[in-house]
Amino acid sequence: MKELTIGLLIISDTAAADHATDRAIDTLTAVVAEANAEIHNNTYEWLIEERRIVPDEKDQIQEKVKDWCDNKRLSLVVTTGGTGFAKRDVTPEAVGELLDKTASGLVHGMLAASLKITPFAIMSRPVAGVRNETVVITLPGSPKGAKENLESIIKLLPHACIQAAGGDSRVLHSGGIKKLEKEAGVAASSSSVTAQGQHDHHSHLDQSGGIASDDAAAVGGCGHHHGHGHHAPKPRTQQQQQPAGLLSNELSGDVTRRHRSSPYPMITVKEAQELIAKNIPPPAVVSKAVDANLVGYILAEDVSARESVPAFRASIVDGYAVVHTDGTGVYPVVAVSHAAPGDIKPLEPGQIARITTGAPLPPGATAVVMVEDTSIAKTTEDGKEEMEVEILASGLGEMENVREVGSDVKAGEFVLRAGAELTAVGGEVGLLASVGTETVKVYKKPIVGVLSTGDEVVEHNRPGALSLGEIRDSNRPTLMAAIQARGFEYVDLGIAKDQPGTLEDVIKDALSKVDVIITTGGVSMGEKDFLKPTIERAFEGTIHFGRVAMKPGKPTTFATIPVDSTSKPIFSLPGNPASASVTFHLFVLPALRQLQGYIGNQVHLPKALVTVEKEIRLDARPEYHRVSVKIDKAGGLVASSTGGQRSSRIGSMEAANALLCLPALTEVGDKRTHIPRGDKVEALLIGDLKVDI
Ligand SMILES: Nc1nc2c(c(=O)[nH]1)N[C@H]1C(S)=C(S)[C@@H](COP(=O)(O)OP(=O)(O)OC[C@H]3O[C@@H](n4cnc5c(N)ncnc54)[C@H](O)[C@@H]3O)O[C@H]1N2
Ligand code: MOO
Ligand SMILES: [Mg+2]
Repeated sequence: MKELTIGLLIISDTAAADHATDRAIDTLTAVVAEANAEIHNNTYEWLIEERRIVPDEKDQIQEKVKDWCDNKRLSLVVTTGGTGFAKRDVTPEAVGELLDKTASGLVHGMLAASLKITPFAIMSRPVAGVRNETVVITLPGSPKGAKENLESIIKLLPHACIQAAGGDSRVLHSGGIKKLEKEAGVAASSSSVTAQGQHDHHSHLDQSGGIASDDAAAVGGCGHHHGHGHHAPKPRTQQQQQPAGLLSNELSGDVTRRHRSSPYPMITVKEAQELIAKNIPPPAVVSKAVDANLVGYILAEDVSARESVPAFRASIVDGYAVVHTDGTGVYPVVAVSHAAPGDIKPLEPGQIARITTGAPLPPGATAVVMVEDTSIAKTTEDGKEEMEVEILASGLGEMENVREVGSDVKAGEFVLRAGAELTAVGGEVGLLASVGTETVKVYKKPIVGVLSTGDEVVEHNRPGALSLGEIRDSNRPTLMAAIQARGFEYVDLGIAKDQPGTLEDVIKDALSKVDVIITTGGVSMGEKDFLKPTIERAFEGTIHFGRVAMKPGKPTTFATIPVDSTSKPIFSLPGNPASASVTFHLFVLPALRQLQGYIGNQVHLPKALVTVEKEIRLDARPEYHRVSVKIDKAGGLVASSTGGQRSSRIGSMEAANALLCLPALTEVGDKRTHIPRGDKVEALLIGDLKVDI
């Protein structure tokens, strides 16, 4: 959460003479508090740091404004008063001289808002601008006018302040603009991307007198956080504007208005993975019983032993407990200690006790002799019980064949540390069980919603033949299988039609049920590819990336949607089945593992160097070639291609247990077009290794 600091400067001869007459401070403090209450994405908060009252004296006004901008470096200076035509009204002159940049958009906005309420607003002479890294605005003196003016622009000011301070207001922007547009009552389209994938930054008043969202864009910087235009902005015509409340051109479905080049920068796989790691919310912690269901969780606390193991001195062998200094000879068997709870009689020197493996040592005994190192000397009359046994072993050490109390684990000692993986091997569960741990705190495994999109997509088991253009849904079953096999719970979100409203409803419902959403389809350049605009506009989500330099998987999109005080990740994978599956392993799985409590490089699947069985052609993009890797007879790893690698061919994932990480043609310095047979290449292991039979 960023703090945006405010200085309130009340400029009034009357209030300066008698502070009790001032009402502006309270009024504006309330406006700021209200603005804070409406901040929805937790990214910033206003904080009033300075409140001062000065008379209408240029020097005094300038002294405060300079101090707050130059020394205190506040985000925003708000003055009230002195903006009229009276002789003593000098605020615009005092402040105007200090500004490095003027902000006519803010002035227009404030005037437009006031003019809607009173024609007398024309008598106000506000100035606004930036000094150093501080935004300065001048409000009228009347508390009512000041309130109306500040309210009309306060939601736009964070963008201005952050930008003025040299920061990046994209986070605010991506979430905020839609809201601002709604509130300003202007066409949602007017701040959106133009047909050229660009944003217009023209400052103007809209016809209703409200602040056109172009002003919002002008204040907040480019319209999308990812915006990076290559074309000169084109001014929009009046006809292109839509009435308030309509969907933006991106969602309108007008094919003529879709992007003709992707507005998303093409980033590398590594950059994409880093952006995911950075934007995944922190994992939640839950309490779980120690049992078989603990497998796959990561411990969220250090666990110490409640008890020692063993909890008593125990024999390591079946034989006779002795006093080790007694030496060889025949001794009476005075007691029996079985591995069972109960009292045991103490042992005196010159006596022995029969004992089994794991049974407690009688008090006084100092070693155990294996039954193999003894012979029977005397039995009871019926021959059924031992009376005397000869100890044949000599030179016994103290505590020989005895496990001391706590020699495996001492009470109070850490048995597992936070971050430990509770593996399928079961060792960690066993360790926790051995020291009496009943429950442990672990990181919650995320629940994953899986949605297919596309008018052409039908359930895979829909009876009957396909109609022209239909395709069976293979992405959802593939992803749900992979999610479940990796130990996560999934929620089947079904198939959504290519309609913005439908997508919105389904995603809204999903956000209440799952921690992560995966969608497939609808993320490329088609006129029905509505996912990205829906995420941004309907959910105020932030698209962290929308294109990755890789094959398959180029249009892979990762976004987060603000939900309550946190955010939920949404992965919009390409519709092509091989693309969806490959990008799941490269991007989604690491995110799920991070949410599950893995950290750093642990979130990624392991890589190994494998030998390619046949030469492989390189592509213009870095390619993730599906292969089947076997451990050969010599223990080496050998990769064979799964065949045709077209993104639509889900068969390329059949029997694939690794993705060869092939460089792009352009990355290969020596102009090779192929990886020759026998070369070693790095491969991401997505499944169990196979053995050569
Ligand atoms: N002009 C351009 N066209 C395309 C580009 C591009 O850069 N410029 N990128 C291509 C690449 S690369 C890919 S990958 C695809 C991705 O497209 P989308 O994510 O928008 O997906 P759709 O268009 O909805 O579908 C693509 C393909 O996949 C089939 N599909 C969709 N869902 C499923 C499913 N659940 N099960 C099985 N098959 C599915 C769909 O019918 C299409 O055939 O865009 C290229 N175009
Ligand atoms: O990138 Mo797409 O996933 O090639 O087919
Ligand atoms: Mg498409």
